[in-house]
Amino acid sequence: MSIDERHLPLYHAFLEQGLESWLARLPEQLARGLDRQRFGDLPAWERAVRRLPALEVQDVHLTQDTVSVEVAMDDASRRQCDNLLKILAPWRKGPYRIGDITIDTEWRSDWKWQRIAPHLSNLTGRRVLDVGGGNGYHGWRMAGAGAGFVLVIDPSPRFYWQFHAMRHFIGDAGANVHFLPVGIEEVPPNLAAFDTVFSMGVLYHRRSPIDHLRELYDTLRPGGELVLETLVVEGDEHQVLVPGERYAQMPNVWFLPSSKALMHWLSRVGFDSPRVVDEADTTLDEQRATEWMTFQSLADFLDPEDPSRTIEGYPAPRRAVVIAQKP
Ligand SMILES: Nc1ncnc2c1ncn2[C@@H]1O[C@H](C[S@+](CC[C@H]([NH3+])C(=O)[O-])CC(=O)[O-])[C@@H](O)[C@H]1O
Repeated sequence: MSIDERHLPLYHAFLEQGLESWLARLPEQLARGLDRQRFGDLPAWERAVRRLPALEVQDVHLTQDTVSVEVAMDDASRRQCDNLLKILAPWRKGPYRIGDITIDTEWRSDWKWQRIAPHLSNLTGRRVLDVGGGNGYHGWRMAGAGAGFVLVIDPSPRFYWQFHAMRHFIGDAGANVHFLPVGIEEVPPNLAAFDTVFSMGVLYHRRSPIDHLRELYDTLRPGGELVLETLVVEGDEHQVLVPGERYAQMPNVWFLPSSKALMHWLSRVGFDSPRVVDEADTTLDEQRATEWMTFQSLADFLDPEDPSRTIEGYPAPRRAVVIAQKP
């Protein structure tokens, strides 16, 4: 299989990071992850990103709540950027700002970062994996917090192109952040390579949650840190909700443990000292429809008579963050 030269920075980074066992799989993984036959809209997203104008960037902010790029734009470039970025909609994870274009995304992903960041081991120089990292919003924030190498993996090709739209403007300031359009199942076994691994908003989508935890364990080097964020229910260590076909309208939700059950699972898998650093109900201000995500959002998925319940009658979304170490 030939190597597409636009992916060269990714290959270089894998070499530099000593990820040789993964490197050999990249051409095939990229080809499959970006297969035009499988994803009909993909050529339009790719064209949109390729047509983004080259503008003079004055500054990039990866440490602020809104990942932003200071850039001077005349009216014509502004309209062009706005139209091209809208081709990539819905924008779910953010917020972002390019010049005076604010991408007000469905999620205030910055709020999740605020809940997590104070509890992390210092990310400076660390090699980080963000599993199911969406369009890379948290990946940029990890780089802003000093990470040496950030790899975001997410099987969504739309998110791949949203990531590259931002990368177009962020440029060298984000040169150590990379995106691979694959799921966790594509990560080579027993990698033991990453200092910190994030899995946020992914566990409840997995049919085998314990296997997911084990896969995450295998990606970490000994002494590495796992940051796990997922939907939970209230209750003791024996409480787990397995919803019916839909939970808050999502069709692919499997296991919602209590945070105590989750810590038990982590210990069983071999993690040391799991601890819950945050647990909170998801508010309607954190996940909502915007100009950049015009479909239904959380407010439509809760019982209008009783917002503490989903429309299916389950407890409304509540999320916990658990941090644990690999011995
Ligand atoms: N097999 C898989 N492997 C990896 N990722 C997957 C897989 N299947 C789906 N995904 C991806 O997991 C992400 C889950 S969203 C969390 C985003 C971010 N982390 C956030 O915390 O805001 C969940 C939410 O918003 O509820 C999506 O981007 C999927 O494409």
